[in-house]
Amino acid sequence: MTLEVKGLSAGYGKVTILHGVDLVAEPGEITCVLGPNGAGKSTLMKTIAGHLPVTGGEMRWEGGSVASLGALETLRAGIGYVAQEQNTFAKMSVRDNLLASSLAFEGAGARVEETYRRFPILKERSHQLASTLSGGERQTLAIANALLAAPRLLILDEPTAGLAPIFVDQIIDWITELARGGMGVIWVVEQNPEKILKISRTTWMFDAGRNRETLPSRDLLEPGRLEAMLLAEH
Ligand SMILES: Nc1ncnc2c1ncn2[C@@H]1O[C@H](COP(=O)(O)OP(=O)(O)OP(=O)(O)O)[C@@H](O)[C@H]1O
Repeated sequence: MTLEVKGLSAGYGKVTILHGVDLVAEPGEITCVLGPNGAGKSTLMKTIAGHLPVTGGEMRWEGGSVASLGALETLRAGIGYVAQEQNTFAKMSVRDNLLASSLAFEGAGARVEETYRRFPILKERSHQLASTLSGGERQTLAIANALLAAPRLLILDEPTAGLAPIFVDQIIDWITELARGGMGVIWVVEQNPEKILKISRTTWMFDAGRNRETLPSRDLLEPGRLEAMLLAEH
């Protein structure tokens, strides 16, 4: 259940954004991705999730190549993805979102009820359109949608950006529990870095389309270290 990326290149059309990215994500661990705006963090997440084609290098998951898989095949292979934006079916109700996310996966229908048990707020909002949810409710729904496919690796692109602390803490608790159960997590972090670094083992410092440094997350919790790292990138 390890993801291994070697010399990965990808981008948009003829524009290359990722230039030879190397990284490893381990099962049961939360890995943070930090870096300045435009560093290519979202592009990397989209590429791992099969939403953008790999143009060079290799990407192996659970021992096999996933470099040429599209988005649905990647999801079926056990890699879930919560995009930064437009991550729910906006014109559908909460319940229909959860049902639609279950459709392609055998036995996933029963998990809708489990999702409601875990997040009563989604049950309360069951008939409300996703587009009318608050930011925290929408992110909760987006993560729930991704988890209905029972991923063994979950990619989160800034899931707590702009959320009230109560939702941030709920999402952190939820993801921590899932990681303890063996799920790997790759978490792009912009806001609340300290909270997320605390529950993560490894951090990738991303810059200019490359994984500039891989370091233990606890090192970044030393006073001033995170600020120095981020400043050094500009
Ligand atoms: N759809 C697109 N078409 C062309 N270029 C794009 C597209 N999306 C992003 N880019 C470019 O790719 C580069 C990396 O963007 P990306 O969103 O991956 O960075 P990021 O590290 O996630 O930034 P942020 O922290 O602001 O979300 C930027 O120069 C951006 O302008």
